[in-house]
Amino acid sequence: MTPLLTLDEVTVGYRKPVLGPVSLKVHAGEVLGLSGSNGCGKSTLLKSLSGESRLFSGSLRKAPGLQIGLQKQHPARLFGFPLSTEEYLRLTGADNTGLPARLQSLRRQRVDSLSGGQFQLLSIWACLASPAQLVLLDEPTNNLDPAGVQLLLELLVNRRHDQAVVLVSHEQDFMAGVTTRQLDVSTLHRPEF
Ligand SMILES: Nc1ncnc2c1ncn2[C@@H]1O[C@H](COP(=O)(O)OP(=O)(O)OP(=O)(O)O)[C@@H](O)[C@H]1O
Repeated sequence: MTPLLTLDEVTVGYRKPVLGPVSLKVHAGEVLGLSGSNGCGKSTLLKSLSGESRLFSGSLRKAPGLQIGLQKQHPARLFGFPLSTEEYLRLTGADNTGLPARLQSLRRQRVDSLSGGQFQLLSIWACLASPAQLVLLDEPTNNLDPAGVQLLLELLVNRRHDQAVVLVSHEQDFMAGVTTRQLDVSTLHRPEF
């Protein structure tokens, strides 16, 4: 099977390299969990997949036409903008068949009036139900109550098999429950200056 993503000896960072060289392949159907200590570069590696951090060397190849859904660690919301949850989902291209009851009940509510946890679930659902073949989730359990974490776990376990997920999390039980593979980013090489 052709990988959705192939990282070959990449070094990534911002003004300076933070991490690398890293080689990695991501295939449809898998959930790759990035773990490791604070500041080891999990989010930076995740951001390199969406082009938000800088590639210093190596190559990052994407399958032709690859669409990426991204849920950030601190997602931005437009406050004061009269956008309903239903409209937000429509804009993201999400297929709302099977929309969880917790989100169904929020369909008419404005996005800027949702709680942090409600918005977190909404943005993750929008990624998973979108046409994206690759979904990147940075700390997806943030703000979620136990029922929300359980729902997220079920969504990931019952994911589409044409889709791959790469996620960052510190929650070991959650990681064990949803990932098909884990990478401890703390063990990867960090460039020295
Ligand atoms: N926008 C940025 N510009 C410059 N340096 C950054 C930027 N974001 C992160 N860094 C640095 O890159 C390094 C890795 O940060 P990163 O956020 O990838 O770590 P992490 O493993 O995701 O950490 P955490 O578990 O605390 O979220 C850190 O030294 C951090 O200070």
